Amino acid sequence: MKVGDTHYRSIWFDGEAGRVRIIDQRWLPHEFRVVEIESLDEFATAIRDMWVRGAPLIGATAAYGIAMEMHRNASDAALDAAWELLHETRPTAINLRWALEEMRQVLAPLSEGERAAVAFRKAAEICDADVETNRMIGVHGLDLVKQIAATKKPGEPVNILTHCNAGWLATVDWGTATSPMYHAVQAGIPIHVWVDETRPRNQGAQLTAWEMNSHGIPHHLLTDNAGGHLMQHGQVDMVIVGTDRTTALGDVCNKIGTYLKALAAQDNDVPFYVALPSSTIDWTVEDGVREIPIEERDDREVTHVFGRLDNGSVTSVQISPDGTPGGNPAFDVTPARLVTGLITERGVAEASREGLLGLFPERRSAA
Ligand SMILES: CSC[C@H]1O[C@H](OP(=O)(O)O)[C@H](O)[C@@H]1O
Repeated sequence: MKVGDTHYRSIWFDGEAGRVRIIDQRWLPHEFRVVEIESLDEFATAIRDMWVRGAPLIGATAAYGIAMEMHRNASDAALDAAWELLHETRPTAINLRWALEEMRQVLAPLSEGERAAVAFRKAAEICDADVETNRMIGVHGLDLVKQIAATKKPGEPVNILTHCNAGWLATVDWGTATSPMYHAVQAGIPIHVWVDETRPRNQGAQLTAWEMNSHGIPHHLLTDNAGGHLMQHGQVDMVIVGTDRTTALGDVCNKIGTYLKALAAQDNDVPFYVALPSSTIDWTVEDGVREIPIEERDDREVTHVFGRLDNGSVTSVQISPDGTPGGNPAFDVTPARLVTGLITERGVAEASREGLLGLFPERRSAA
C-alpha cells in the first residue's frame, strides 16, 4: 500500500541484486527502514524478532527464506534444516507451517539443480496470491460495511474497531482486517477506525495508526481497555480483527486481548468479524483454547515500552520496577460462539465447521 506517494509491498525480491527486501517494522512509525535479508539465520531472526510479523507475512518471509537457502545449498539436508529452523521461530501463526509445507511439497521431488529457480517462483506465487486473496477479503468485507453504512445518517461514518495490526504490514499487501476499510474508502463510504494500541508491543499504535495516517483514514488511538466502554455507548458499529490461526470449527486465535473485545462486543450486540485468508485455517485443529500453541514472548516486551524521545531518538524505556517479572502470552483464542462471521477470500462464513466447509467444500472429505 502507500508510503507517501510510493506503492510498497511489505516484502519483495530484487532479482537484479538477488536480495529479498523487507520493511523492518520494528522502527515504525518513527523510521521507515527497508533492509535486505540474505542468510537463513537472518530470515529466522527477522521472523523471531518481529522485523516482519503478521501471519501471512511470516509465511511469505519463510518462503523466501527457503528460496534463498536453496540458492546457497539445495541439498535435501539443507532443505530440511531450513524448514526446521524457520518453523521453530514462532509457534502460533499457522501460515508459517503452511508456507513451509507449500515450499517443501514443490521442492522435495526436484533435483538439486532445479530447486532454486522453482523456489523463487513459488515464493513469488505465494506473495502474489496473498495480495489477491486479501483484496478479495476486502471485496467481501465491503458488503458488510455497506450494510452498516445503510443504517447510518448521511455522512455519518461507520465506526470500526480493530485490534493489533492486521493491515497491509501484516500481509504482503492490502491486509486482512484493513482490506475492507481500504475498500470502503475507495467506495466513498465514510468510516472511522478505533485503533487499539495493543500492548505489549503496540502494533496498533505503531503500525495500524501509521497505516491509517498514510491513507488519510479518520481514526483514533485507544488504550486497550477503552473499547468496551465505547461499545456500551454505541460508538462502535462493528469490530474487524485478523487472526493467526483459526480452527476447523471457527475458533479464532489472535493477538492477546482479542478475546476480551469479543466478550464486550457480544455483551453490547456489536458484530464481531474476523478477516482471514484460508491459509490461516488450521483444518487439523478443532478446540482452539486447548489445541493452539500460544507463544510466550520475552517479558521485556511487558516491562518496557518502545518509542521516540523528545530529542527524536528512538529507544525502549522501562515502565516497571527492577526485578518485577512480566507475563507475556502473545495470543488468545476467541471461541466461535463469539464470532459473528469469518470474512474470507471466498465470502463471509458462519464461524462453524459447516460455515467454513460451505465456502471450502474441497475440505469436506478430510473433515
Ligand atoms: C493478518 S495476521 C495479523 C495478526 O498477526 C499479529 O500478530 P503478530 O504481530 O504477533 O505477528 C496479530 O495477531 C494480528 O491480528
